[in-house]
Amino acid sequence: MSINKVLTIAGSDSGGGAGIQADLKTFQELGVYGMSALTAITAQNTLGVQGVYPLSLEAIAQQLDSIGEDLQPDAIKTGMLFSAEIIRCVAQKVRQYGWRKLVIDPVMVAKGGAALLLSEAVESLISELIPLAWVTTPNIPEAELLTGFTIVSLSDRENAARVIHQMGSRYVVLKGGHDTGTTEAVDLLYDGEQFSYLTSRRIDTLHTHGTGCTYSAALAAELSKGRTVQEAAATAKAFIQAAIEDGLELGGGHGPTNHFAYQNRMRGERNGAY
Ligand SMILES: Nc1ncnc2c1ncn2[C@@H]1O[C@H](COP(=O)(O)OP(=O)(O)O)[C@@H](O)[C@H]1O
Ligand SMILES: Cc1ncc(COP(=O)(O)OP(=O)(O)O)c(N)n1
Repeated sequence: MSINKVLTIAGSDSGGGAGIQADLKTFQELGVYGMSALTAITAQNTLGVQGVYPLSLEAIAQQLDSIGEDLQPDAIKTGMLFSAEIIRCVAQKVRQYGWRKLVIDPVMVAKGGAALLLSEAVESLISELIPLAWVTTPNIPEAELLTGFTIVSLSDRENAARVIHQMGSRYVVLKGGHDTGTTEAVDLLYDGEQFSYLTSRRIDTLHTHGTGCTYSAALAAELSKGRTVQEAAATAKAFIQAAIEDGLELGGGHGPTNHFAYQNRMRGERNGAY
């Protein structure tokens, strides 16, 4: 049996809604073989982030070597990278192993406000990793930090996507989850020439913890199957829409999304048994 393999290089969320836990659940649901290289451990739940413990560069490099020397991934995604040193280490391994289908989710701040990337590391993201990206998937605040723009209008978003493309990312998906006050959640996809828009009904809910991780994991899973970026972005959008709409309502704060929902719907079991 042949199966597509996807690697997540990201942090652990003990609460299971974001980070590698969200990534691996998404990979499984989309029928690909998931692998992980941990960059940091967070003590985290729906109320926030209580602790951040980055791993040593040696531990991170060794995990990447273990995978690179045996289980070549068909696509890779990065999530929480925390420091400039970790970004440099990951970029060096991406180059060493010739990993091309690289999705960069430039995770910076958790929804509760905790820093998941040191502010001085943003420059390394721009100079070391984004030039290696197949797709970069910032949310609006991340795009503002990467570009230095204030993003208000759609044309601000288009300009920011152009700048991130010029940094070296072949494609840019600028996600619209943070564009509150609208009835739609609009993601913008830029391929260096044209803009396209993926639009869905905005769901009024507190339970959006891990949406960005889940979205970028679904994108990487679909790219590993040989889908185009446009096709992969459409599936990722449908996956996250279902996951938010059929929320699990766990915890006392920003709860996780429902990683079962997309496949439940495919089987015609909307809101069915988990
Ligand atoms: N309330 C919502 N309703 C519908 N879609 C949403 C909502 N919030 C986020 N999304 C979608 O979830 C994905 C992640 O977006 P976003 O929340 O901007 O990322 P992040 O989690 O990195 O902050 C995007 O596809 C976005 O359109
Ligand atoms: C370990 C870890 N990685 C990433 C995030 C951020 O996840 P994201 O999908 O951006 O969702 P929010 O946390 O912003 O809801 C995280 N929290 N933890």
